[in-house]
Amino acid sequence: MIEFREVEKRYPNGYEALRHINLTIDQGEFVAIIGLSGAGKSTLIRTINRMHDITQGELTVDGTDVMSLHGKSLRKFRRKIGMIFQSFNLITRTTVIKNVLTAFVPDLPWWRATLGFFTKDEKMKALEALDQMGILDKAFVRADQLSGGQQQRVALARTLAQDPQIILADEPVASLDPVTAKQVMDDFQRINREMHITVLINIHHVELALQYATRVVGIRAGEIVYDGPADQVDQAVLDAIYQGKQEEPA
Ligand SMILES: Nc1ncnc2c1ncn2[C@@H]1O[C@H](COP(=O)(O)OP(=O)(O)OP(=O)(O)O)[C@@H](O)[C@H]1O
Repeated sequence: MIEFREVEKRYPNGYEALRHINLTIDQGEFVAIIGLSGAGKSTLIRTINRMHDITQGELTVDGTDVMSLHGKSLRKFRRKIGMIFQSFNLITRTTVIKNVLTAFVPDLPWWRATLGFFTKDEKMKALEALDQMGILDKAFVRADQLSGGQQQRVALARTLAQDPQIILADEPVASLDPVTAKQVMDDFQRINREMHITVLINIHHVELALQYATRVVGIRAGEIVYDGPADQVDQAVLDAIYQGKQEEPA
């Protein structure tokens, strides 16, 4: 369970990106975070794995106070949380399987990480993750030879290889065409339903958010202005979130 209590995030330049955030997300939920550009969506999800530090309030994941973690305990905590980015963040000049194997690097002794030496178990797990994402046949292809949708699947496979409880996704389909975007959203839905992994997605595309998420959190100027079921989001709710300035989907 992820719990925000009166969380505030003020950047070092004094800008208050999040205010009075109170939010509880149970294990296995599929939550879309929507709002105008600059509303604070990325900041919100990045506080969960401590890519950003909160500056007030309390944030816990399964009872652990995220701000109390440092060094080894923070690295261990981050193993439970996968992160997916708009730009896939793959090592493009190497093979798909090597990309997935990087999921194990944080746990390796330095010499194995340096030599790129992986055990049979690790290789099997990486191949299994690729199989789960339906791209096992691409294991030995260079990542930059894949389409955008396939690259996002490799990123998902890399995340699955680390056995996450939570996946945070920051605009995961913004670089994809509409058909591929839906396929990748299907992947998120399958992962969420079959593996009971909590999925939190920042997404500009409202239609996709409402179609795939079970819960929607609407952010406006750093504050939550809607938190409820996706099927109860109507035009009035969208006007409140977007201040009547709804953006065209990317
Ligand atoms: N490092 C930083 N220092 C100061 N202000 C920042 C920093 N990072 C983000 N901000 C500001 O915080 C606000 C929220 O940014 P954030 O990236 O969380 O918004 P967002 O809703 O994810 O936007 P987008 O949809 O465009 O990605 C913005 O006004 C942004 O300019």
